[in-house]
Amino acid sequence: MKIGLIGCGNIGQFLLKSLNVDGFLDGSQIDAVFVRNKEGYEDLSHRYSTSFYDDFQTFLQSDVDLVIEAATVQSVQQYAREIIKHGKDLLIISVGALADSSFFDELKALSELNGKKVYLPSGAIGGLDVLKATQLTGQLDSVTLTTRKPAASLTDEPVESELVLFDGSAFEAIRKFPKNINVSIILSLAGIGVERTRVKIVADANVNKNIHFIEAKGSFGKLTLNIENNPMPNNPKTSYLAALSVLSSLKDSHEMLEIG
Ligand SMILES: NC(=O)C1=CN([C@@H]2O[C@H](COP(=O)(O)OP(=O)(O)OC[C@H]3O[C@@H](n4cnc5c(N)ncnc54)[C@H](O)[C@@H]3O)[C@@H](O)[C@H]2O)C=CC1
Ligand SMILES: O=C([O-])CC(=O)C(=O)O
Repeated sequence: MKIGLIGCGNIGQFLLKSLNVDGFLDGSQIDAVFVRNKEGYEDLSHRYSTSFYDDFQTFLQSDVDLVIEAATVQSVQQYAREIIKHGKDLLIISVGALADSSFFDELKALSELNGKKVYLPSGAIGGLDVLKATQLTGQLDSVTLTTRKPAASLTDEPVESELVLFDGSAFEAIRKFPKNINVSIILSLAGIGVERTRVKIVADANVNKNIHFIEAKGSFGKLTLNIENNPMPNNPKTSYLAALSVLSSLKDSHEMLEIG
């Protein structure tokens, strides 16, 4: 499979190394990378044997089957439609863009119309399988997420011990923290939606992990899940698991036997 990539930051470079150097998926590699300004990317282009583009239309013309977005919520809003219309599958990690239900519906309709898949990896959390299964019959009553990150990842203000920066719906959470709480949106999409999913964001001076605590209740019983993610060295806001979840989605897209 030929893959295109939008964004060459922390997750993007992890994917380049995993696919183009380590050979994570046999026969698949990133052949085209879209960045806003390709000056200065010569070394990476050489190291990963890949082409960099800073003109989106030219990037779209490249012969890739699937595009991975690893940039920003805004870039999904800007480019997702065109990618699908150009006959390419799309994997989105900045899933916060889909908090807008009309945009979500539009992408879903476009993907169906064009026969192209949209992959939304689980990112830096787990437990989505439980929510997906139980919400089918409408018997999921509540979902809450408490995210705790090192204070400096969330705020420039000095924090002595901990500070609750946000308490409200997932819809509002991603609007206020678009780089930090994409997890709340994948959780909402698997469960009871962006308005009913409650989110608390805590800046904690005493942690060095990105911690997500999920609680869900319904006719199935009760789920509690606490995940303490190691951050990635190049962007401590982002958990290592988020990057791994992209690889896992890619692998699943190739499998005939599905687990979970
Ligand atoms: N779903 C999830 O669980 C998670 C999602 N994320 C999201 O994944 C995305 C990538 O994360 P990182 O790699 O850690 O971020 P990063 O900030 O290290 O890299 C993003 C790169 O995208 C580039 N970029 C920004 N706008 C662009 C555009 N319009 N076109 C092309 N490139 C553009 C930036 O220059 C930067 O190099 C972020 O939106 C982040 O919030 C991160 C962690 C978990
Ligand atoms: O990586 C994480 O732990 C969560 C994150 O940044 C996000 O959901 O945007």
